[in-house]
Amino acid sequence: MKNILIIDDEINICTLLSKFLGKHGFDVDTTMTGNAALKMMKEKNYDLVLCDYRLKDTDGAQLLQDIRQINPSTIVIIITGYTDVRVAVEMVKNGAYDYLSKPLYPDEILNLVHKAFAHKESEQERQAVRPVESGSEPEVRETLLSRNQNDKNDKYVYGESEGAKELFRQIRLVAPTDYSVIIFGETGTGKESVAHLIHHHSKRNSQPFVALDCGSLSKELAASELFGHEKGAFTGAINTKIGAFEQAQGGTLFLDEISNLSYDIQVALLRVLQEKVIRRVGSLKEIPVDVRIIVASNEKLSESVQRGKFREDLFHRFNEFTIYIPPLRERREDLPLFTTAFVNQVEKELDKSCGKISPEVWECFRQYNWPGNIRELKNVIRRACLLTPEMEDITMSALPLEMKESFSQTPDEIPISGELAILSNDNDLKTVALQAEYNKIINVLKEVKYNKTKAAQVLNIDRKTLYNKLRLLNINY
Ligand SMILES: Nc1ncnc2c1ncn2[C@@H]1O[C@H](COP(=O)(O)OP(=O)(O)OP(=O)(O)O)[C@@H](O)[C@H]1O
Repeated sequence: MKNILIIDDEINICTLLSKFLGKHGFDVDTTMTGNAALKMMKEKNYDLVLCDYRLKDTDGAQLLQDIRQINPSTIVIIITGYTDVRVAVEMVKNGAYDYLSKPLYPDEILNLVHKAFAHKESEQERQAVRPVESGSEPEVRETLLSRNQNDKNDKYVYGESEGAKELFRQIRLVAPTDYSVIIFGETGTGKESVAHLIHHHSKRNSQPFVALDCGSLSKELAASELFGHEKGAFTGAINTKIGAFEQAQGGTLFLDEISNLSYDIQVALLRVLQEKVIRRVGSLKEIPVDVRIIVASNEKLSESVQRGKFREDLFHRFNEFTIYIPPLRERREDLPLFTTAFVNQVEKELDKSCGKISPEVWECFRQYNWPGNIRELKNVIRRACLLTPEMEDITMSALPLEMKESFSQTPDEIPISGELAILSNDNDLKTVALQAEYNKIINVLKEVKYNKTKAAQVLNIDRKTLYNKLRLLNINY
């Protein structure tokens, strides 16, 4: 049974999520503070942590760092309020698996939890530590190859904007060569997808494509992940491990968030690129490697060089060709194409027919800034299709709060956030009562144009009780 730890300073969120996930076969513990969570994690091994970004004694960013130190393999999903999405995107870059924005919906949570476990299993297959015996390497490569092919079930959407056309002109130009490539673009713009595409259109396409996220590698782990290690090379090296270079032998190695590599590792990497041989940690034996390198960064590497964060000689090694992927807000003409493709994808995934996108939602999409770019659009569509009944049009009510809020509003449409929107499908009596209370308060607030004194009068409670209930039910406006 998988273990989940929920960290949220709202007791009712802890209770209700714990019941909901418990019903779906998970072993769930809860806690309301970051300190208690860390203590629990030292005593018990959690497969997944669902963590509210804002806690009384710490914040999600610090907690993520601490969790990764205690157990780097624990999956972390961050829960954010609607104002924290940029922070959440930042945290995904720092190793959180994904984020959920409030209000939370049970099916969305369950979907993401299952997806996270499935993803971890496929990662484990890839990174399986195998003792090296003669003849075992082709087997490793084969596993990688099939995994990468499976990963590409999602269709790549090319786009029609000028930016998209230029991007594909460049991909077509560089793919058949053996040049190293730097891909530069904001988070979620599709850097890894472009790297896949380059590999797919190269002469190495029958060999492995291996992706390594340097952003989430600690200094200690980086050398072993890149170059592998010998059994006994350091405490915890129980078996020999084949690193990313050897895994990618003959194919393409994609190094994401390259500017995060420490200076020492940059030096080692430069040597490997010059000499085309690697040495596993703890071994003196040189192993020849033939690998095409594609690196990605969401900051300009030339600027990292100027700031002294990235070695200039290594930058020039990589900089045989640079591709820039424009952010979604600079290629809004592509929104319809992406949206339609993602709706089709989700229809297949959920085996459900979605209705049309309402004109208001289209307008909202056009106005929105898309800080998480294509990844964010894909998540928004996933969530909207999940929340909207079969064949019904997708309306503003299915969009996350931060999007609704950023969309031009009339004074009557002050957004209200509150997690209890999740609970409508729970039959538990207490939950039903809480949900009814929540709905009543929201309706009265709307009727009295969000005047709390009037709302308290209509509800026949004093203002203090109303404030307590707003806090308890996490209704913010
Ligand atoms: N052109 C595209 N067509 C279809 N899906 C895309 C496209 N570009 C990106 N995606 C999807 O968007 C999500 C994010 O893409 P990807 O991981 O390639 O972005 P990234 O820039 O590498 O992200 P990060 O900066 O976080 O590393 C993925 O689910 C990917 O499948």
